[in-house]
Amino acid sequence: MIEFRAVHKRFPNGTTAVHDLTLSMPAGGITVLVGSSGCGKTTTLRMINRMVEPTSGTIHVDGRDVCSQDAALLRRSIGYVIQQSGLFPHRTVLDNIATVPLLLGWGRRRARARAAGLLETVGLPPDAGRRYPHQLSGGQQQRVGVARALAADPPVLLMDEPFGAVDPVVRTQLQDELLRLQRDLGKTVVFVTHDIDEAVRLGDRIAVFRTGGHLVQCAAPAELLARPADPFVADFLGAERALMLLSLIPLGDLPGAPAPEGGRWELVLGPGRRPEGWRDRSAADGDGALLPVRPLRDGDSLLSALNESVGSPCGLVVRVDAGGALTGVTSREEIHERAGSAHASAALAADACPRAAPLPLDHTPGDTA
Ligand SMILES: Nc1ncnc2c1ncn2[C@@H]1O[C@H](COP(=O)(O)OP(=O)(O)OP(=O)(O)O)[C@@H](O)[C@H]1O
Repeated sequence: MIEFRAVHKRFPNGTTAVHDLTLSMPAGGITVLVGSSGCGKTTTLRMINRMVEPTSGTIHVDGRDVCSQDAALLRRSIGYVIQQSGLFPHRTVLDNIATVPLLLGWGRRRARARAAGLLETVGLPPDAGRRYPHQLSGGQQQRVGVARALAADPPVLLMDEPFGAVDPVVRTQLQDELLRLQRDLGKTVVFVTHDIDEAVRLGDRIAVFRTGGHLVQCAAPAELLARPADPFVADFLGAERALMLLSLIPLGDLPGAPAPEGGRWELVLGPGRRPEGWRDRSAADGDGALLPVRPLRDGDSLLSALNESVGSPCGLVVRVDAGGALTGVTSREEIHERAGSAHASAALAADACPRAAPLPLDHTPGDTA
């Protein structure tokens, strides 16, 4: 969907923000751009909708060179979400969302109907439409920002640290919403973040940049974590790289076993076979207090399971179905064993998967787009 070929950006003050970037972003996927501050992520993103013009090289969106298109029309055909939501403070939420459809000449009634529908899509109540941006929380404003970017149903969505200014709980909710929207709408998303956890959670592919606008590696999250291209990428991924890989593996990959009976630890169940806690049968009165249990579902990650197994008094992780009823338990040993093999198998898969062939370059250095 989006192809950078030998793109270079040098600002008039002599700063090279992007250096010889060749990168392909597949349709319908989320490509995340990560790297430390000033490495050229935002500049790369903004060249896609021509808010920044490349110095040389070409960028194609859906087969068309962006530089051959009218910049204003191009921008209206590409959704754009930024960190502080960028909403117009004196317009209602509904009018904010309707901005691009109105610019495209949709007519007021149709644009507002579309905006009202999008409120629901992004998880806001209908009455939010009548409010002004300052009457919403930061997280709600970001949702409006996403709705506004989706209003004209663009195939491409550019998101520049959209969840950077909200607290971690809201951030996780917004990430979940984005993944849900992406499953439903299948947009091609380019997402900029500093946060490697966010990149691993959201990205189908992650492009790691280093200062000077150099792309160092672009790969699927598991491949990146298992096979960082060089020490810079390994350092950037951090000391918990191996654990992060476990966040990509669902607990459902491991079989469950029946809860133990007759041993020291008894799993106490409430109505509907809901786990309530572990009881220590060896306690002096034979009726020890319940130790809390945090049951997991098949869709939870192996990282969560490892965490629970470390905290569990008997080393067992308790598993439930979507309704919260007990389905079984999995032992710390099984989780450790699977965790140990996860890295090796991701590395093997990365080695078996042929690297993307470089784009054919019909560009010669120094060409100006
Ligand atoms: N308009 C501009 N004029 C001159 N230099 C600029 C301009 N915009 C960005 N730069 C410089 O280009 C480099 C890349 O900036 P860019 O904003 O793309 O980085 P970034 O990776 O998005 O950083 P951050 O994560 O801090 O937002 C930086 O050195 C920055 O100072």
